[in-house]
Amino acid sequence: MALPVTDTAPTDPASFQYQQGFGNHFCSEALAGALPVGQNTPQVCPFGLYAEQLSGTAFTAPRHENRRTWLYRIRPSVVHHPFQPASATATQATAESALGRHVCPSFVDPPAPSDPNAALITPAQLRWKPFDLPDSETDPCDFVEGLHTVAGAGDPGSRQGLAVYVYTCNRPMVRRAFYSSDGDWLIVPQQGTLIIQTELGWMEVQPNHIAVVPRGIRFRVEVPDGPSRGYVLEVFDGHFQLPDLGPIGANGLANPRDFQTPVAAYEDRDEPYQIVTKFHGTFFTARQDHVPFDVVAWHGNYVPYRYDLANFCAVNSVTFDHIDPSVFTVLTVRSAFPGTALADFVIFPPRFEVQHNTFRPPYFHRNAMSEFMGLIRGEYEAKRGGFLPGGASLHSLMTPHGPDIHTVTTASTRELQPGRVADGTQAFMFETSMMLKVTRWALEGSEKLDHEYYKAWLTIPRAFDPANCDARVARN
Ligand SMILES: O=C(O)Cc1cc(O)ccc1O
Ligand SMILES: [Fe+2]
Repeated sequence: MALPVTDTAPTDPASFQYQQGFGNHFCSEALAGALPVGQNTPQVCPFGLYAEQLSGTAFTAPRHENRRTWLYRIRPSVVHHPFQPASATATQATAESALGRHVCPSFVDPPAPSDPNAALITPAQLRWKPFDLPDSETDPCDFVEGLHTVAGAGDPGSRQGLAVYVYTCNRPMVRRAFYSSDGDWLIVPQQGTLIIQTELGWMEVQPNHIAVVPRGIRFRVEVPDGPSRGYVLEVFDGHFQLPDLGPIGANGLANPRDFQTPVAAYEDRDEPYQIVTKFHGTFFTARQDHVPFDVVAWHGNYVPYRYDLANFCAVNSVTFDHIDPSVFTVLTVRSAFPGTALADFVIFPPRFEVQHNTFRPPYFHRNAMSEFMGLIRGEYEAKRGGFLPGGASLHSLMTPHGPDIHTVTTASTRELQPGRVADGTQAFMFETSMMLKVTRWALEGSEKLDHEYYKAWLTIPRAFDPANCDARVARN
C-alpha cells in the first residue's frame, strides 16, 4: 500500500489508516518503492534503508504459528548506547522519573518482606475500587511511569505465565519508547483514548477498543484526553489468537476482518530518545540519538493491532440455561494443553437475553481457572454496586464466587421476558489456567482493596424447604 511520503507523525487520528484482518501477511510502505521487491535482504535496500527482521516465534516454528516482520528503517535498532538498569539513568538527557513504580519482577521468587512490589498469595475473593487517576499538577506520569502490577503467575525467564497491570497516567511519553522483552501486551483502555505510535505505524485506541502490541515492538503512548486509566494483560509466551469456533461455524464472535493493523509512518529526526524495556520484569533504559520510529516500510505477520469490542458478534443460548462465558472469548493464548488457555480475553457485551425458565445471571461456581475482571463502563450483570468502572476483581482458581445477593434475589423472582442485558456496559475477564499471585501494592499500597467484598454474598439466605418442591422444571 503506497501512502504519501511522511517524515512527520500524522497528528490527526482521523487520518490514521489501518489494514483489516487477523494474522495476515501485511505489506506497508510510507514511501513508494521502499519495500524490496521479491526478496527480504537485497545487498542495498531501496533509498538506503536497512533491513531488520523482528521475530515473534522461533525461526523454525511451524508455518501456521510462525510470525515475523521485516522492517526497512533509517537506522537498525541496534544503534544505541548501552542498556542500564532504570535506576541508574538519572543523568540521561530525557526527563528522569520512576519507571514502573509498582512493577513486580517475579511471581516465582519468595516475597521479600520489604519489597512493596512483592507478589503474595491468597485464595480470598478480591475486589478493588477504581484505581486512582494521578493528579496532573502534582503527579505528572506517563503510560510507562504509571504502570502497576496487580497480579501474575510464572516468570518471563522461563517463558511461562502472565502478568496483569493497571495503568494510570496523565501525560504523553515524550522522547521515550517502550517495548516489553517479556511478552505480548493486550491493552484495555477504560478511561481516555490512547494514541499509540508503534514502529509499524499509529493506532487510536478508545475505551471499548483494545490493542495488542506484541513482544519487542517499540511503542509510545499519548493521552489526549488527560488522565487515563486501563488494564494490561501480558503473556510470557505464545501469542493472542482467535478461538476456534467449532460447531458455531465459520463466522461469529470476533471476526478476523474487524482487526486493524496500522500502516507504515516514519519520523526522520535526530534527537535524544530513551528506549525503555521491561526485561525479566525489570526496567532497563538505553539512550539513542535518533527517533526509533524510523521504519519507512515493512511486511510481515508480526504486527500490532486494535479491535473495537462493539464488533463482537455474540452467540448464546436461545432456549434455556446460562452458557459458560467461553462463548464470549475474543482472543486466546493457548497453553500446551488442548482446550486449556494460558489466558483468554473474554467480554460480557450488551446483548439480547431470551432464556426460558433460567436463572439468567452468571451462576455460582468454582472454576479450574483464575478470573481477573475489569469494568470499562456500566454495571456488571452479576453485581450491583461495588464493582465499578476502573476497578477490578479477582476470583482465583477454586475460590467460590457468583452473583451477589441483590442479583440472586431479583433474578430468581423476575418475570422472564426476552430483553436486553448489559446495555451501556462493558465488563471483561482475563481468565487463566495459572494460579495468580497478587502484589503487595494491589493488596495494600493502592488502598483500593474492598475489605467488605465478602458481604456481597454473606447474607444470601437459605431457601431450602423439604416440604415444598417448587422447582420450575417444566421447560415448555
Ligand atoms: O465470575 C464471573 O462473573 C464471570 C463469569 C460469568 C459467567 O457468565 C459465567 C461464569 C463466570 O465465571
Ligand atoms: Fe466466575
